[in-house]
Amino acid sequence: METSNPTYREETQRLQETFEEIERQRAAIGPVYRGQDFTEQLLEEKREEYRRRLALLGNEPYFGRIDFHEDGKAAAVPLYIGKRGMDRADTNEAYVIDWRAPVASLFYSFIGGESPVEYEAPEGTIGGSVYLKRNLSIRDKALQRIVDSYERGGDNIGLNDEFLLYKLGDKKDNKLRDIVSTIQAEQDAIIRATRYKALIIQGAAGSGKTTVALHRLAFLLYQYQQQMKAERMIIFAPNTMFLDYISGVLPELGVGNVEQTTFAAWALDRLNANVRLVKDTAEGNVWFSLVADRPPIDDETPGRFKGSLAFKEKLDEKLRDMEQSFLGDEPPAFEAWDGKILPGSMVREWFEVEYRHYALAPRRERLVARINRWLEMQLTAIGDPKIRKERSKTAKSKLRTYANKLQKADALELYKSLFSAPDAAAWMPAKVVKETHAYLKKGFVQPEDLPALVWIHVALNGRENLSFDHVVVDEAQDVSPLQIAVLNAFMNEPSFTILGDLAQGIHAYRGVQRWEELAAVFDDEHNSYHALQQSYRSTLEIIEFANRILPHTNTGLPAATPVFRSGDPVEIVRLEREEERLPFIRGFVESNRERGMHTIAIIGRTDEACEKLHAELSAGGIEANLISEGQTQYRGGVTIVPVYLSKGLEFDAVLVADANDRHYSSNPQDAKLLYVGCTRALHQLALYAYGEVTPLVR
Ligand SMILES: Nc1ncnc2c1ncn2[C@@H]1O[C@H](COP(=O)(O)OP(=O)(O)OP(=O)(O)O)[C@@H](O)[C@H]1O
Repeated sequence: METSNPTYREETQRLQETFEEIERQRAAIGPVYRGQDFTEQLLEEKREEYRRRLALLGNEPYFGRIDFHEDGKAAAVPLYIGKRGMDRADTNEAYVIDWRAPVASLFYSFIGGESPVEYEAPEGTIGGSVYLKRNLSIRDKALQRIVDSYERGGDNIGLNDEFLLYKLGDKKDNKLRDIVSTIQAEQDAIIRATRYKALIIQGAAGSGKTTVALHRLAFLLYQYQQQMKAERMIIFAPNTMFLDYISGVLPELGVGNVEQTTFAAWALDRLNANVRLVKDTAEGNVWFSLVADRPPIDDETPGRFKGSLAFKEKLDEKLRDMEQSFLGDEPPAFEAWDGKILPGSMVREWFEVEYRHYALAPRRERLVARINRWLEMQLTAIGDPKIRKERSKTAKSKLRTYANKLQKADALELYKSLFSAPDAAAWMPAKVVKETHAYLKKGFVQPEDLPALVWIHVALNGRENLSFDHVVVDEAQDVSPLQIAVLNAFMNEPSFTILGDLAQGIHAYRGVQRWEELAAVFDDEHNSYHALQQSYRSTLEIIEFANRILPHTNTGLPAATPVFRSGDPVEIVRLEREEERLPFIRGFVESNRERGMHTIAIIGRTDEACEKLHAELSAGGIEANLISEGQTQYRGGVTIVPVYLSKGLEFDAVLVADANDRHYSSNPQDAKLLYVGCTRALHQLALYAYGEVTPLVR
């Protein structure tokens, strides 16, 4: 950087002053308190939080500056925007502004021009004019780069993207990163959307959906500090490896304690692991293997039926029936001993009137406890201790029998009974009944049974003190409306970020085909739909290539728009003989390593294909991590991954293996898989095929 440049000198001085201010504040906090005084210990927690904040600021205090002349004020003032905020200790004025603060929204929403601008503050709308928008890159306490994307009166042509392109050109490691310095206006609108909404975001591959959702959590926690707590927020993602991949973003944004899990793990927790989950569903096998004729997907496809709101309505009906008939037409009287009878009408009164506000399972428990209390009272009235003891023994045993005869309020029991009932096929498609019943009989449930089971469990047991302030559902094209309804049952008002891409809907046999299916869970006032078209991950060439596959997915989605970041053309290579494969892959890996690519993936079509490839590469001396279902960590480096598990991840360079017409035929499911595979690449993409190249890219 040109050190004699006045801008550079000005910013270096400001940076120096900032570091000095941080140091002053750090010193003023004083040493760590290690004594026993409780009040001091509480204060120490706050001081520790302050120290952490200053430490974070000390690395990179800010990344942007916007000079804003607020209406009614004398002049424009420079506002420095950082990951965390800091006031000057002597004057209390904002010295670094937290990126989530209202005024910082100007930095993201301003896209140039001399027109007046405004932002929403707690005290109302604030108007004014922008004079300068500047990006600052600080590393190791030094200024690396200054890019002015707007200067009032300047020519400002094409500057807007320069800093973004600089950031996008970076090579990636094994973790997703925060994007606070380059959040785009359309992303910012989602991040700052009001909290009581179910935001449904359809975003092209690489449009930043996952990243935006995580930033939105950080924003909500800042904006609604009094009402929303990280411990009551939860992120659902498709698998544990993906969770590991995204696990760095929230801590970088200073957010801890947000639960990040898969729906299956969470659901099993709710059900107290009372159920065994089948590992591979028959349908899953059909969808990911090389099957020429796949069954059509419709509303009767088992996964889709069992995740539908129509199924939920039926479950509600069955639950109502269960409640109404719980005690039978005539609740039996409880006879403690000869002549000492608790009449059935009393049992009914307690159950139907006194405890009616409880969910069925606790209600049943309360009823039994109440009868027990009644029994104790009768026993206390017996004067002779010997008789009392005898009667107590027999009456308690009778009470146990009485309680055992009451219906069980258990989710799995009820669920099983639905599929074994004689009328099952009258309200469910026959194949749903047959398949589900067969699994249940063997003691298993399928992943698509979990939403229904939790729904029933909540109806029977209530929320059990669990409630969410905000829920993020990633890869939402693969979830069902019932799943969303279940999560909504744990909220007082819907507050969701639901994001996905229908073109990547490779679990369409249990996911949604249209976003309206998920929107139907909420009323109009809580629904809010957003589309992200711009794709940031890949080069122009890769995005244009992937856009050619998109029409084959039959989703009707528009092509993704690239940012203007150009790279090498996408390579499609036809191999004539199998022996050519290893040298070709070796060449791909080595040349990309030489170009500085950190993460390189070879994406195979099936698990078996990847295992074979892995063995072959190992024998040929090429070290690679093989990713399989159930993997908990993504390590980076060279990876071999089946295409269906690559969803959500990204790599500097990608080689799609076996891109021929047998592995990727022209049907929509294969098109979605290939689209997922190709859109994982940031900088380099190649495909190889024996025989005919897949018609999806011809
Ligand atoms: N505004 C931005 N500035 C810089 N990088 C960005 C921006 N938005 C997205 N990215 C980068 O683009 C890549 C894709 O982001 P992300 O994984 O969140 O997208 P996605 O929409 O969830 O993708 P997919 O659906 O393909 O999994 C990431 O490397 C992310 O850092």
